Amino acid sequence: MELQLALDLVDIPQGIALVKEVESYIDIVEIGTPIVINEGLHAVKAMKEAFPNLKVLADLKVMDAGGYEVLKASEAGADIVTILAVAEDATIKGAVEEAKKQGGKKILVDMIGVKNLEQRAKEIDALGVDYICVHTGYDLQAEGESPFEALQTVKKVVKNSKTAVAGGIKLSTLAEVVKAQPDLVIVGGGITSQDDKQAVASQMQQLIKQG
Ligand SMILES: O=C(CO)[C@H](O)[C@H](O)COP(=O)(O)O
Repeated sequence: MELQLALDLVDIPQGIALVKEVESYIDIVEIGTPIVINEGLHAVKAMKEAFPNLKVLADLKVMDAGGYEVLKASEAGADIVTILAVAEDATIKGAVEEAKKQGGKKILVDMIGVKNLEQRAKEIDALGVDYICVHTGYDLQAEGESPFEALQTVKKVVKNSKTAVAGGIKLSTLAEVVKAQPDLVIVGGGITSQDDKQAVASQMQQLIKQG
């Protein structure tokens, strides 16, 4: 099980400063969608240059032109690129093909907004993606939703891809997440909004390693 730090509401220097605090406790650093919108793929490049030993995920949430977007993110240094599960299968297949061409880049499919989770997870699992991620976005977190039940649903049907989970995960809820045995746990505010980020990230890493 791996831990991914999601950076969303920071700029590039703030992001780099934040990762410096917790880099020994995380496996992957995510350049979140708001950063990509604000700063472009330069943010991915800057993060990879600053932390060449960390994997960098570009949360592009690609919806079309899968191959092209994966090519551009790979050129910027991304190791993992996100595609939306609600995209056409052709888009997801294009992304997977390009990721392979780029020498072992990975595709994470984000299930955000999918209504028939079980059916779509089965279909996506057959497309050769690396990760299938259940995700409760900010707007549904604000309505009290969490991704824990969705993780169990997806875990039951996914046979090939790794599973990931994101959406409001905190130190206090991590044990419940770990019990469900995802391959990747994605945490944003649960670390970035804490006063002692290092202490929280360290405890999270411990729980994940024990799991
Ligand atoms: O992709 C995202 C929002 O669309 C976030 O990066 C993801 O939800 C993790 O952040 P948090 O733990 O704060 O919910």
